[in-house]
Amino acid sequence: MATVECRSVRKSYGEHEVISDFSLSIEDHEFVVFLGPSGCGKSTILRMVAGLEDITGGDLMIGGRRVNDLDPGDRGIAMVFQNYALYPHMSVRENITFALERAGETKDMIARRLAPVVETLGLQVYLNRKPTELSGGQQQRVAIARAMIKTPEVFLFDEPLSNLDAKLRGHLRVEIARLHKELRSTSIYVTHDQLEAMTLADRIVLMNAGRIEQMGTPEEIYSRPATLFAAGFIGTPGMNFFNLVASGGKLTDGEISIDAPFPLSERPVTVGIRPGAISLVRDGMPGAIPAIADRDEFHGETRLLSLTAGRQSFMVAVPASVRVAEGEQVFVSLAPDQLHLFDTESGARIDA
Ligand SMILES: Nc1ncnc2c1ncn2[C@@H]1O[C@H](COP(=O)(O)OP(=O)(O)OP(=O)(O)O)[C@@H](O)[C@H]1O
Repeated sequence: MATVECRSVRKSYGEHEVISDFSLSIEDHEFVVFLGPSGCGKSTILRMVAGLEDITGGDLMIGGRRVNDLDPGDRGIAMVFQNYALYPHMSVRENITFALERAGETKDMIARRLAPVVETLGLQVYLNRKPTELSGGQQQRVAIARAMIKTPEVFLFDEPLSNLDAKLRGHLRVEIARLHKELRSTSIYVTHDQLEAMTLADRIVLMNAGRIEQMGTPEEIYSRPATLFAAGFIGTPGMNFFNLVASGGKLTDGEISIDAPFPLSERPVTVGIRPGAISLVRDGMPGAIPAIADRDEFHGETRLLSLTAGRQSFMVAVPASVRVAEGEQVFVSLAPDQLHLFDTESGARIDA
């Protein structure tokens, strides 16, 4: 059983507290992704779980056992780093088997463990090469093989794909997902790449400034962001935000006005809507908002138009075949069931 539990975990560097009161329970077999901007504390938490950083306060439990003071080697974890951290003078085979050899395992047993790992990661033909004779993606596969061969209870990944080009990143992402399906080890994966988070995670832990901003499945966070921060962080292209005021059943800034989706007391409201939930419509449609086209970006199947309506600027995703000239006036309609409302001051989601 390899659950991981952080109970009010804190971390300070001198006077500077970077993690305050962090609590999280990760279930056996679960794949949890820590997602958040640079400096929000993702790596610090992972490194505390790994035993590479001291814990300033709170309890860290792995498999129900308190591990705050255990050495990394005694925690039943294996970690894959961003920079591979392979031994340059050793062959691929030696890099993968080094930990087992050091633990005094027999040659037979090592060979038996090596074969399936090498096969799963497609490394057969590289076993006698040195890491410098491999591409970045191949080196990262060796690093994953080295972690896998330990058959850990918990896998920790610290931005393992961020040094690779986009194509390789996509490829290895699929491999990591497949590996997890096969091995079902409890996994914690740190990234600032939301696409990795959305595609790999059973559950995303979205972090901001050392705190958990929102936790949930990728679908939950995407379709019901709990805060303005979560709404702005998840989704490419990003969500549009309109700064409006709720008044008399409307949301308005004096120039544009939309129907409030439910009764609201008078107050500043930030309305979020994704670029795909706004459509171009004909003049005269009820609720149509006039806007001026500023720019358009070709994205292959879609085109992303930048528009301005009064004081509000926003993006609309349209099929690539739709052409709008710069400076042209258009009319847009906002899908009423796809509006996300937030309290402008606190950033908290407002529901009916
Ligand atoms: N050894 C250290 N001494 C002092 N401050 C540190 C140390 N390591 C990290 N920090 C600070 O702790 C905070 C969290 O850092 P951390 O590396 O966990 O962020 P991160 O979310 O993983 O960011 P990134 O995606 O850039 O790696 C940052 O403000 C960082 O400056």
